[in-house]
This record gives sequence, C-alpha cells and structure tokens, in this order.
Amino acid sequence: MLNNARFRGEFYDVREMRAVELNSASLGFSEELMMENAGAWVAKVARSKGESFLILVGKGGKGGDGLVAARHLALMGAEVMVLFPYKECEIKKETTKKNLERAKMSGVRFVKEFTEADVIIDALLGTGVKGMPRSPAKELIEQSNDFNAFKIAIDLPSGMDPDTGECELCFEADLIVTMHAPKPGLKNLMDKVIVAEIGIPKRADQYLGPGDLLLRPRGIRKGSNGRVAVIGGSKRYQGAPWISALAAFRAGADLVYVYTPTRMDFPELIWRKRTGTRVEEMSLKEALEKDRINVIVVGPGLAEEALEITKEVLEYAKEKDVSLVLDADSLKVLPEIGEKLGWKAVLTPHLGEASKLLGRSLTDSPKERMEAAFDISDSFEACVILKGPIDVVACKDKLVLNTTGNEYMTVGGTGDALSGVVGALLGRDEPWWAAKATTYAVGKSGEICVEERGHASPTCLIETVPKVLHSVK
Ligand SMILES: NC(=O)C1=CN([C@@H]2O[C@H](COP(=O)(O)OP(=O)(O)OC[C@H]3O[C@@H](n4cnc5c(N)ncnc54)[C@H](O)[C@@H]3O)[C@@H](O)[C@H]2O)[C@H](O)CC1
Ligand SMILES: [K+]
Repeated sequence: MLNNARFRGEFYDVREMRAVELNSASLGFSEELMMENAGAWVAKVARSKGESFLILVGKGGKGGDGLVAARHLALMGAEVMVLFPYKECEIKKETTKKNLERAKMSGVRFVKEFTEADVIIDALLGTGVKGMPRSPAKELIEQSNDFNAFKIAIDLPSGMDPDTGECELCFEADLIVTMHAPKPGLKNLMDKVIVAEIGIPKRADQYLGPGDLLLRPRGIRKGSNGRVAVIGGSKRYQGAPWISALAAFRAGADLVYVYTPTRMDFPELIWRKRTGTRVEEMSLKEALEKDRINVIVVGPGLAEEALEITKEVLEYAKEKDVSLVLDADSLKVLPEIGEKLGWKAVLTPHLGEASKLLGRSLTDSPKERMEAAFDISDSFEACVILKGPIDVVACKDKLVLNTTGNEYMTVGGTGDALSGVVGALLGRDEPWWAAKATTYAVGKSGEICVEERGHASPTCLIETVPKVLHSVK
C-alpha cells in the first residue's frame, strides 16, 4: 500500500488542490512561480501540434496559465493569437494581470473574435468554475467544439465540474494538461491527460500545513455545527471527558453533552449523569437519541467500563447517522469488538494503542508508523490520527504527516483535548478534513502555547486551537 500510494490520493478535488497550493505558498513557493511553470509546460506540449495557436483566455488563474503559454509559444517562434473576451479590470488575480502585461510585450497578437488556427488552447474556466459556462465563455466553447483544430485544455476542460466530472457543455479536448495532480472529474479521460509538475514541493503534499485548515464554512442554524456527546470518565479518571468536551465546545461544536459519573462545573457544557450504560433514567441509546447527538466522542477516562459502553455506542452508530471519535480506553477494546466503522469514525491512537489495535509491536520508525496507520485505517474502516513526534493521518488511500507540536505536549490531557477537537470538526466536515485540521491545529497551538507561556497544558491548547482554526479562510 505504502509504495504506490500518492500522499493525498490519486485525484485531488478542488479543496485538496487549494490546500496544497496554500501549503506551498507557506513554504515560500509563490503562485507566480507555479503559474509560470504551468504555462511553460503547456507551451512545450503544444508546440509540436501546429504552427498557429488560438488561446482563449479567462479572467482567473487558468487564464494566467494561458497567457504564460502564449508568451512561451511566441518565444518558440509560433504564431500566437490571444482572445481575451473580458475587460482587464475584471481580472482579480495579480499574477494573471501581470501575465497579461507580459504577454503584450512578447509578440502575441490580441484578437477580438474567434480566429482560425491549427491549435486551440482552452484557458477559460479551471478549478474556480461555478456552474454551467456563462457568456462569453459559453459561446467560445461552442465555437471551439464546432471548429476543426487540435484542442488542448489547461487543467481540465472548461465547463466541467472538477469534482464530479459533470459536463453539460464542455470544451472537447484532444489533450488535457492538468496541474500537479489529476482532478476527480478527469477519471474517465485519463488517456488524454498529462500531469504537469508546476513546482509544488513534495513537502506540500506530504505534510499538513495551513491549507489543511480549509474546513467547510460553518452552518448557520443552531445544531448544524455538531451536537457532540463525550462519553467517558470513571471514578479514577474524572477530568479527561471534561477536557475533551470543553475542547469540542471551544473548537466550535454547537452543543456539547458530557455523559460521565462526576460533575465538574463548566456552564458551557451539559452534564448527564452516567452510571455504567445508564444515562440519568435512560439507556445510553435513548439518551443519545433524546439529545439528538450527531457526533460521539467515546473513550477518555472510561477505564473498566470501556468494553460495554463502546459496544453499545458502535451498535447505535450502525443504525444512526452519527460520526465517531474513538480514543483512549475505547481503542483498547476495539479489537475485541472487531467492528468495522464504515468510514464515519476517527481513531486517535498513540503508538502503544496503535500496537494494541494491530496486535503487533511497533517501533518509532517513520515507515513503520505510516504502514501502521494505513493498516489500522484498512482494518477498521476509519480515519486514523497516529499521534507522535511526527503524527500520521491516514484515511483509506490517503496519508499525510504532521510536524507541528513539540515535546511539551506529552503532558496529561493533550490527547483528550485532541479528541474533543476532532469531535467538533466532525460536526461540520468529513473525517479526512476533521482529522487533518485537528492534527495540524492542535500541534500548532502547542507551539504557540510554549512560545507565549512556556507550557502546552490542555487548558492553553483549548484556548488557542480556535484561533489557529480561524487563521485560514
Ligand atoms: N493548481 C495550482 O497550483 C495552480 C493553478 N493555477 C490555475 O488556476 C486555476 C484556478 O484559478 P481560479 O482563479 O481559482 O479559477 P479559474 O481560472 O477557473 O477562473 C474562474 C473565473 O471564471 C469565472 N467563472 C466561474 N464560473 C463561471 C462560469 N460558470 N461561467 C463563466 N465564468 C465563470 C469566475 O468569476 C473566475 O473569474 C486552475 O484551474 C489552474 O489552471 C495557477 O496556474 C496557479 C497554480
Ligand atoms: K506532533
């Protein structure tokens, strides 16, 4: 699995692509650099296809790629015509503006209408497209499709939905030069696709960065951002579920219930006294139903009650549309229950727990840890955050590493805070994104806490995580 896996999977949807671009930018690789590489690639591929080129240029990033390609093709001695059917002031991207100016200085002819050429290059609508092509892109796509020329699409055919491949009116490309990674919409067109490396460093794919905080926007109705129940605590460990619950609330869950034996006073949280599998006068399932819970965090501090409770939670999850976080004691009993979790759960083991989950001993070697994370994900059908100095997040065929955090985060309670944050984010996003954003944000918060206060206590993490989550929009 590990050898042929691409880190973030084979196809990158629009959000994953944006995440990787942001991660690259944070590593010092500018959009201008990527656009230059993208356009140069297109020119190189296109040059052998004819002597005259008509380049249809939109007002977004893909238009910028087209303008770079135009300049390079002109330098290569081709006859190049650019059709830019917008006003210059409609361009929002600085890099595209710059490349329009540069194209003007490079022997490119600007034309006002559709003109004959050997090759048509589609630089109209890329990953920024919303809905069906509108005028003037629509007419230009239609005209291209009616015209006999070799047709090259940059990134994806204009008009196609990048994530679904949906295509009512699409540029009919003979060749598609896609940037960095194929988009899911191209799945059935792969025989026409060339993947161009545009200078995005491997690190931006392999490691989490600020781009991985691109969560779905918050819902606007109360409850649409998660109704979380934290089920944990025992006579011996009373604090763990409360830390987890507070973390969930501060990370943005709308409502957080704590099903635990002992009360602690946090006015933001709702306490339900739990004795074994009874919650107040109800069974666990009745309580979950009554509280209309859609995310369950189970495990923190559960101790000897873990088996019975985790079993019941998994039964409930099978019937109901809920997401799960399994942590701590619930991880220990999971192999015994042997249940698959149907890709709606996140497991948050450290190395010891991972080793128990797999029933084999593990070392700290990065390769072994990556394999372990994949194996756990596979066997339980769940996303995994394997915590450690370098965290591994694995989910089906995707895997990323994380280096945020520090050695101050070994103190008690940081794991509880992490599981609470995952719970909150599962309330509004899918497991892969909840797991990625949590792992990056909790580690980053640890760094900020140590910088500002000299410690990374759970309390500080809980206060800092929301700021980190909020730092990328
Ligand atoms: N992946 C990378 O690292 C890089 C990709 N690049 C290229 O940039 C585009 C994405 O750029 P973006 O500006 O986000 O989007 P578009 O180029 O697709 O521009 C959209 C543009 O069109 C307008 N629009 C949206 N929907 C419609 C519609 N249905 N009909 C008409 N017009 C529409 C919208 O208002 C925008 O103005 C990516 O695909 C790559 O090709 C860069 O090279 C940088 C690196
Ligand atoms: K870490």
